[in-house]
Amino acid sequence: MNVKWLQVYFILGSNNTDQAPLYVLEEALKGGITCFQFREKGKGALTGNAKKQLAIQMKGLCRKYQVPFLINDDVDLALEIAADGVHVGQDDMSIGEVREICPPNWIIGVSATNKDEAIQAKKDGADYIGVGPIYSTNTKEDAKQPIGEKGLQAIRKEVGATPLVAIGGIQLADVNRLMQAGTDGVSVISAISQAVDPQKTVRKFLEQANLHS
Ligand SMILES: Cc1ncc(COP(=O)(O)OP(=O)(O)O)c(N)n1
Ligand SMILES: Cc1nc(C(=O)O)sc1CCOP(=O)(O)O
Ligand SMILES: [Mg+2]
Repeated sequence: MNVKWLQVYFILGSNNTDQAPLYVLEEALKGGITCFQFREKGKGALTGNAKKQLAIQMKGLCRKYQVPFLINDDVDLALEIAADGVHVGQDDMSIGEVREICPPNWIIGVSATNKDEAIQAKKDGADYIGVGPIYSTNTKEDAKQPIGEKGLQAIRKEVGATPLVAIGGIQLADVNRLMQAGTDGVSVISAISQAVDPQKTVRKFLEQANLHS
């Protein structure tokens, strides 16, 4: 995969915003997000056909702006609607199982909170590793203890050049420090989905991440 896709990696579900999710996504795409993940999870999340229809529309928007479209957890849905890949966590389908059933060019991201998980994800052939939570977050109900920039640095040391994206409680002011700590980009929900102007906010995130490219 192109490591630049991780620079500003936006994640959104319908319950992460008070605005229309498709509006928020298109604003974020106009602002220049480099990757997108549909994560429909938690209180009030859509299910069944409503979830599928939203995913199809989001994929259409991502195609329009030529941005990779990934789905969180739901490998069946990702296969059904021909997404560009999936993100799976430690409690989800394993990367080996995903590889067995997915197209060869799929992007597969795996979560890691510590060095052991990151080393295993690298061994298993993850295209990128989502490292977090870096800071505390209100967005994920079952988030683990934050690992901070030190935790990120330690993981970077272990995995060499494997693409990494930092996640969890990330705000604009954190981007520079996180890039210095060794991440290839930042993965963000609320700082973009709840921004008054998501497009402008993404531009600022991109500006910060780009300082390191
Ligand atoms: C880029 C990225 N990194 C980490 C995660 C978290 O995945 P997971 O641990 O499976 O938790 P849920 O998102 O499924 O609640 C992610 N989604 N994306
Ligand atoms: C989806 C997710 N995964 C995390 C992890 O640590 O693996 S933290 C998180 C939530 C990120 O949302 P926000 O940018 O609003 O904090
Ligand atoms: Mg998961």
